[in-house]
Amino acid sequence: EKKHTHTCCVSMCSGNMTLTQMKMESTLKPVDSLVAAGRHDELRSRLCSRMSFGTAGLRAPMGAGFNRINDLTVIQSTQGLCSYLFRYFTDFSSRGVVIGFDTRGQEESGCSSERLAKLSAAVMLSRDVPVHLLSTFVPTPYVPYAVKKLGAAAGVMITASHNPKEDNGYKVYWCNGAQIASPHDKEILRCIEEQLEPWSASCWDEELVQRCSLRTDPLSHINSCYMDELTSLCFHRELNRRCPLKFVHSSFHGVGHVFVQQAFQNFGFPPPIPVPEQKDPDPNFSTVRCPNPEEGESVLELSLLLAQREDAGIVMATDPDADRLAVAEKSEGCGWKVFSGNELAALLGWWMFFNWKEAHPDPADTRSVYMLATTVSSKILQAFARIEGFNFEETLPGFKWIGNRMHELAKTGNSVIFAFEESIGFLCGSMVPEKDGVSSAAVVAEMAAYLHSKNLSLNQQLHNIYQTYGFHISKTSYVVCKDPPTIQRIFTRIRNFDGEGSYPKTCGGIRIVHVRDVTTGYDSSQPDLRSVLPVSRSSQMITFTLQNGVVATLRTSGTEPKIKYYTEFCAAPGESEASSLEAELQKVTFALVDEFLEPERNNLIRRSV
Ligand SMILES: O=P([O-])(O)O[C@H]1O[C@H](COP(=O)(O)O)[C@@H](O)[C@H](O)[C@H]1O
Ligand SMILES: [Mg+2]
Repeated sequence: EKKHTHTCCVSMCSGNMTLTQMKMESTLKPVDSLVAAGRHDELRSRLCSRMSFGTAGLRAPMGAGFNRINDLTVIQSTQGLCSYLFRYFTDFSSRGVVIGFDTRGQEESGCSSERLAKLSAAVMLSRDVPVHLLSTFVPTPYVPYAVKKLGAAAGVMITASHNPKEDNGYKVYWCNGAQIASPHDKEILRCIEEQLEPWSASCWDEELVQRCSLRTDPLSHINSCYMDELTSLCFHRELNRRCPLKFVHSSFHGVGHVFVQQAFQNFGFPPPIPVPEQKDPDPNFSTVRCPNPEEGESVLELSLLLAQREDAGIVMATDPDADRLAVAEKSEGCGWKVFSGNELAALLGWWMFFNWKEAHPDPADTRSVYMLATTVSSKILQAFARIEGFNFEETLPGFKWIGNRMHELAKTGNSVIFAFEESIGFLCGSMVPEKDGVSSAAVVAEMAAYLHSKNLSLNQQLHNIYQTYGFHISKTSYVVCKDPPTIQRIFTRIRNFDGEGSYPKTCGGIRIVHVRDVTTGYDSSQPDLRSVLPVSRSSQMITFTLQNGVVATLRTSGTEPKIKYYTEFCAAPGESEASSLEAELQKVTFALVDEFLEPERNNLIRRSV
């Protein structure tokens, strides 16, 4: 534990009141009370490790501790980032950085995304680095978009997206607009640890951004460029204008409202009907059980009720930082069909290829076209690619992998026309190498309008897609586990299930034919037994391929204390009935959780529906 006691802590204990100590008064108090109460486990979890870059940046509860998001850890992170960028870019002091923030805030700790963004800006400005600080909350994809547009060296977005209201986060974008991946993430962490003491009083000066001439506000420029460029994804404006469909949109108390309204108008639609209770920022996310639209019907209640009252056929919800999108459609009978991320991706993948093909009828052109998805997402795009002749690739979970791969592909003259994650993260086109809920909302609206003009619903078209490319039935869910040693024990047991070093041989009585363990780099299906995807030691991920064709993955979340599971059954075109696949998949999914995670024995909390 001594190892982690860094300089700030030492200076705090030295008896002289340092600036850090004065500034950290609010976080010292909770630590003192934990000491007084003898809460050693809590102290250990807060003080004895630092946050690291997970699936989507640094993410943790706001509050006291080096393993938490607070003024000090954000200043330290920005110092580390700043030093790394100075080392990496000779022209860093002219390129500068972009900084954006969402609408989060916490009264007890005085922590808000806006304040943390201003402190990050202050750190950069204190070293004479130009800062493009977006002056109001923005959708996350605006930061990487601005990084590329302005030629900045990097970008920072202060957001915890869909996490509980107690959390906040720090996403870092590289000059190519993709979130940082290895080795930048590890190098930045090393730089953070090298200089933990805040550089100067300026780093604590939230007001510096008002006074410093090196600070600019690119908001209106970036917004108008983004909205102009968005029209490159609009293929049927006239049809949109005449569309009789009505749309409801929820911003989930986050940033999305004005941006989605504008995007719809750019596509020729009237603005969608907003859910009034959820359209303005609310850091308490007062009307939702959990601010994640991925949770489906249970969190879309207000949107569905409003749609019912307004007779709107389609409901859309952007997550609080508007980089992801949920969609529901009124069913022909009664009730609503809430699309899973995989289902929506089947529709969007079809739609993007359909429009691309209209503009590029020469089959030879298809060879340089790519679609990407993460490995825990549906393989439906692979089925498309096989039949239509374009390319499909998969990456590790997290859009940072997709974004960086897009950049590589662009360098060799290829273009990615669609990419997605099962967790309702979609990117249509390649305006920005990040998932984007705002552009996806406008594209889904246009697809729905087009299908409507052909007397088809989204759901009917999904069925058509399955008929052509094969049924792809999938399930995605999770259990909550806040105890890292339990998670470790669970995965160690799986790795030694049938004796030392031997993975399970069956799941639900069905033979497991292949195992891929990305954490260790093992893949029994490869001739050299090595996983093609990069080894990812900092998280757990094991995939089983079963004899009946089901592929099942268990993995730890990199943004929340969860173990996630993903299962899919892919049938060949024309093969089998959807209902029999569904039953088989259900059986395997139950067994996967019960046999390998043992929820009761390990006190795992099952997802509440
Ligand atoms: O919790 P994990 O690691 O599974 O990560 C989850 O959230 C990430 C970040 O999403 P956002 O940027 O909206 O926070 C997604 O990339 C990932 O697919 C999803 O599973
Ligand atoms: Mg998000």
